[in-house]
Amino acid sequence: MMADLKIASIGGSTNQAGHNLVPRNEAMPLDLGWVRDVRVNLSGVERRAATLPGRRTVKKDAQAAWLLKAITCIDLTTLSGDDTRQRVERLCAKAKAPVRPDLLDALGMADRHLTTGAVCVYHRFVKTAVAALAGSGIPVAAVSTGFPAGLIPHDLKLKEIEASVRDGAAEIDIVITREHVLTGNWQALYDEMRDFRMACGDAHVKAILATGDIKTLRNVARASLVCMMAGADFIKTSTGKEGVNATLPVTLVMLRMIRAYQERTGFKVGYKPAGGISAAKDVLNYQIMMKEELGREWLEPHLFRIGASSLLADIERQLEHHVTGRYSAFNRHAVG
Ligand SMILES: O=C[C@H](O)COP(=O)(O)O
Repeated sequence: MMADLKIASIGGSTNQAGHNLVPRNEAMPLDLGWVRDVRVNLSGVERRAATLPGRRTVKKDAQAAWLLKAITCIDLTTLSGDDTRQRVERLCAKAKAPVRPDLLDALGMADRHLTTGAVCVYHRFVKTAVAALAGSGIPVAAVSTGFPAGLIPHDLKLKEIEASVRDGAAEIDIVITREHVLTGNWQALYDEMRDFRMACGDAHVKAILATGDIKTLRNVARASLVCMMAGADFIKTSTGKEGVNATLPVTLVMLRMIRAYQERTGFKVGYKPAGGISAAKDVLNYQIMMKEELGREWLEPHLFRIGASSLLADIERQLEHHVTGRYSAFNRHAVG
């Protein structure tokens, strides 16, 4: 049973992205020996991921606190070809007020300034989001480098990052070149990630591995390590556009690499599962795994984000159930 999150601890200053709470990952030279030595015990990973939901649960009373904490970690996302300024503005309004006031009131959260962790959009909408979120403390994250496939020329990727930073993005979600992983060209992956990190400047960079594209958990582990060696502030599973997106086995492998990297370098790297996470019960499993593998600090938005476009609606429904004992229809909790 996991129960040590209290509603009293949610919101306020811990609710902001809090990037300056931990020193940035300062990177290290590419250590090819370490990369090649990485092994993954496939059956061990699958067993541990499969049994986690049964072994660990959050007590009913504590669930509301865990779900409120999850909201503070959501990168509230819209990444559709038909996005418009109006949709992004609606999303930003939701990020600033993610839960209905009557529910917040009933939960004793009315004055806590609860917000999502960030809003995540394409470059075209960075300025719109920055303007809509002004004064809220909520950072704007821009997907970049030819998201989602990452197959545009390298110099255009750097220009896209620079343009989003100029427009006010405080976080840049880059996609790696999957071919570098599939061909074992770790030097090329390291070099591109170094360039991305440099182009970001003070903006924090999340490295999207597109784990559904890179075939094996060993590749996931090695790509995680190389991106961290090259200075990624976060490692992120997916764009949401691959055939398979965030999963618990992939999460376990990435968290173990974050732990190994911290043990070797002292730097704390964040984790962002993304794609297909739309149910409150699923997010609890990710939170439990974060806490078990990396400890309590990794439940906070400076080290944990959840990339999701529709999760918030289900969390709000669960909170309503917690308060009233009834479920309402999804359309009463529309996002965007
Ligand atoms: O990074 C975020 C993902 O693109 C969102 O995916 P989703 O629409 O499946 O929640």
